[in-house]
Amino acid sequence: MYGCQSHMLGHKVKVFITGCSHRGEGLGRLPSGQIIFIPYALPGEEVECQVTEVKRDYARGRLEKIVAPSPHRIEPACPVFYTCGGCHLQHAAYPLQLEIKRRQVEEALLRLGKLQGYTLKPVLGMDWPWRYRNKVHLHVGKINETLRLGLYQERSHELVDTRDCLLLPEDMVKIWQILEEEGIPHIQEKGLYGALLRKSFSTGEIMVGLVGYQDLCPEGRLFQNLLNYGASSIVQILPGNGLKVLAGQKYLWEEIGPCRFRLSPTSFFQVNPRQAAKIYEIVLDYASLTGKETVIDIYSGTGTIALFLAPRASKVYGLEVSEEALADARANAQENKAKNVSFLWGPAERSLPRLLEKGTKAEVIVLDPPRQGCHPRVLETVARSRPRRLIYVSCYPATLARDLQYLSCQGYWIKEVQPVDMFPQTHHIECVALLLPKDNRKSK
Ligand SMILES: C[S@@+](CC[C@H](N)C(=O)[O-])C[C@H]1O[C@@H](n2cnc3c(N)ncnc32)[C@H](O)[C@@H]1O
Repeated sequence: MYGCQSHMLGHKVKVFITGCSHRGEGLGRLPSGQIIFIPYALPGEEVECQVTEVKRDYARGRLEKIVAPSPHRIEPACPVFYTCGGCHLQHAAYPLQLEIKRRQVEEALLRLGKLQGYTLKPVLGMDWPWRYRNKVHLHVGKINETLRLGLYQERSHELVDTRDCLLLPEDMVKIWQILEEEGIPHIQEKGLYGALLRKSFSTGEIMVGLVGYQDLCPEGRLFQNLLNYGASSIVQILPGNGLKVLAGQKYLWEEIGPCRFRLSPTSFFQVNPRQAAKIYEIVLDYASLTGKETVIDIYSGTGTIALFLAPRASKVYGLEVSEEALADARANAQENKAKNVSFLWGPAERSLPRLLEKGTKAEVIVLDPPRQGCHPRVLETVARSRPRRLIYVSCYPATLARDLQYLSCQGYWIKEVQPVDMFPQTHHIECVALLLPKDNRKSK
């Protein structure tokens, strides 16, 4: 449509930024009309960039100069923001980040799902959008020939030259620093090649998972210092998911709302527990339970949503494929004295049809799939079973749009979408959507 623009490669051009891509890059047009993505440019800005890549449908540029800055541009708080790649939006004031994410959801639903006519609520942000993560993977690598333990740059196996991350609580950063200072001999002698830190925000406990093949002995300065500086437990994670407790407990406990959840070192748990609490409250509100309903929580993980809904439902089923998450979910049901919840193992595309064939009828179904969205058989089976309320929790607007479009063709209308900022400073966004049967539309 725009002809071959490869002659633009290497050229400097002025571009007016009209929006943002789903990866948080500024989006504008070359003089030919072709779309160009420019990382770190903001909507409303005029910038000068060098064209670094030209494809048939789009080009990419490197920001060289901001000719007219956005009034919402700010100095990034993190000194390694431009090299790390873990955050994408620190240069935008937080209200602009929320607006960028709202538009991202709106565009995905319109462009990929052809969906309109629903209520899109403003993004629910955080009062203080920093140091919110409860989990981090640290990797062994070299910076300037020195062995280090740290974070990978985005989509690379190169380490970022930093000993802090503004998304991690300070006590987790302290543990990371001790691990780096004292752990290097273990890396060299014992083949340690990474660490996983996990924190419970309600108890303040931190679990240190050391990843390595050879036996690590829980003695010496490293272990003492980790325990002195706040690690509540140390486990060794053996490749293949084997686990050995070296000090303290094998699990952490996290409280969200009235529920307590057991966290295994490696099973899925939302990384921002403060915002997760908001998501679960929204799901509870959308479910509009009276105590008589049967609920199916598909992709139930450690059972968080199922257990949040259980006190207001007659019966709740959770469907989950990870055995570790399932074991946590069952322990969580016991811990929360939820006798009306059953967790079933298996891929949902098989366990859901099986459950419904046995005559189970659910008035409310919750879907919380991984990034790739729901399996087609799950969507078909859900639509055929005609729940009165369908709640879709999504961490990826593109697959949300695809799946909502399918459900909308199967007789559901999207009443409302509530985006929640689970990942401030990054381009990621979580959404909760409420769908109702179209035949009930007039009465709602
Ligand atoms: C986004 S997490 C949601 C977890 C949970 N609802 C929560 O809020 O913590 C998605 C979950 O789906 C599970 N999963 C992935 N594929 C699955 C499948 N085919 N069938 C059932 N569960 C699956 C993963 O193991 C993971 O626990």
